[in-house]
Amino acid sequence: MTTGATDSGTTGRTTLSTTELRVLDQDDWDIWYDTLLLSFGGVAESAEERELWRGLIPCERALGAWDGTELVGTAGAYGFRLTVPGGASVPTAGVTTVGVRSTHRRRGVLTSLMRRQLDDLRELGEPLAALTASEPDIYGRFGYGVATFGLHAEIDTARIRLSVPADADEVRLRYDDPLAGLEVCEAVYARTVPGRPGLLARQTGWERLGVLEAAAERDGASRLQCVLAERDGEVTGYARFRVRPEWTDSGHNGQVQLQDLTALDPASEAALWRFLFGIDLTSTLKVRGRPLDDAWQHLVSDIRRCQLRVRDSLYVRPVDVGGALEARTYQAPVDVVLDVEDAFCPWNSGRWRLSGDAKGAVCARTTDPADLALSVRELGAAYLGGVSLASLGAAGRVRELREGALSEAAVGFGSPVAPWLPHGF
Ligand SMILES: CC(=O)SCCNC(=O)CCNC(=O)[C@H](O)C(C)(C)COP(=O)(O)OP(=O)(O)OC[C@H]1O[C@@H](n2cnc3c(N)ncnc32)[C@H](O)[C@@H]1OP(=O)(O)O
Repeated sequence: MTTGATDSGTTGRTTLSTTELRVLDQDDWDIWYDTLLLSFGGVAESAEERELWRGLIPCERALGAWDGTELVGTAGAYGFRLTVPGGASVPTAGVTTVGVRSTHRRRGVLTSLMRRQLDDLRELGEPLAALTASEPDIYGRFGYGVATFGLHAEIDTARIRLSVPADADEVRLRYDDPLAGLEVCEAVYARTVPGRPGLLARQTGWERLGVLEAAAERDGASRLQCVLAERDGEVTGYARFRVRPEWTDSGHNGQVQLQDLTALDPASEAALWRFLFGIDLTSTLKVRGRPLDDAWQHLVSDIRRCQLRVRDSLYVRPVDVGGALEARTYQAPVDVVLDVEDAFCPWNSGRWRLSGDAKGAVCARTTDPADLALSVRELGAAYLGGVSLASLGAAGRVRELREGALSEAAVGFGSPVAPWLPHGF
């Protein structure tokens, strides 16, 4: 494939006309990976991380953009399964490793990679693509809408009291080595996956990559530490975190930095939070990328001192609108005709009748008049139930063409738990 025509002129931009896109050849892996690292600033990763990346993104799911003999752009896709409302685990391309050499930026290389990747995914029959963006402004033009958010907080644990349920005392906590204990933590995580839209059934190796990246000492903080929660001899949760000690003239002022926390029941969850709140010589707990409805918010005595912030997390793109809408269930019965606009993947454009409820859904082409008009980006944003179609309507991003259709669809598309992705990829 070659990208479009040349255009310099007043914009000062040139569209590269010589780029060729190829599925990655095994022999080109190292240069492909180096090109990717370079586009992210050129910081080298360990040999073990490099090997893990190689195993996680098979060559047939990786693309390279070549300018003559020079590799100038990269893009890959994990083969994830994503939990959607209703609990189904849907094949999803986890778009990743996107990078373009700075010498070739803003000439359409990314656009050509996205074009080819979405065509390939359609052919493969994966109904959804998803990604975490280095910058929020990049992917909307390709039909990705932000579907989950992460909650950040900086909790003043010196002043805030935590009330936990009585059975939290039945939970035993013990330290474990973060790498040696990976398998047991991953088994706990896997049990939570069907219960929350946005969670990924991860490929083997993924969990190690995440912990390896986090394991080293950093910015004056300790190495990663891991504490397991156990009830009746069974591991029911874990927390991974670092501690950054700090001493001032008036005493200690250390910080706990939470990496991740997963629990199978409220008592284990509360016991882990209580532990993190109470680590000696610390007075702040910093959490990042937690679910918007994270339980600890209901246990604290003073939510105002938690300095809550929200950040975009998972971007979702229906590759096949009909397949994607049929893959999830709906909180309340819906029967709506959606007029979908999809300039980048025109096979999705047009009217679709969606009829669904808590048991299942059918979504098919129709010539009936539309009830709602929206772009595929808004559909991606609303897909996991975390962004209300009604709020997109209030912003003018969804147009109601039949009175009552917007609130009907908004309720149906909702989710009782906030969709959440615990990590980037
Ligand atoms: C899922 C992931 O892997 S996220 C990681 C993305 N990669 C990075 O952030 C690494 C550093 N950045 C890069 O490698 C490159 O700048 C990329 C990949 C972001 C963009 O590649 P390019 O080849 O320059 O993009 P391309 O020329 O196709 O631009 C397409 C459009 O996106 C816009 N665009 C590209 N990058 C950005 C950006 N960072 N912010 C805002 N707009 C952008 C362009 O202006 C252009 O807009 P237009 O269609 O209105 O003219």
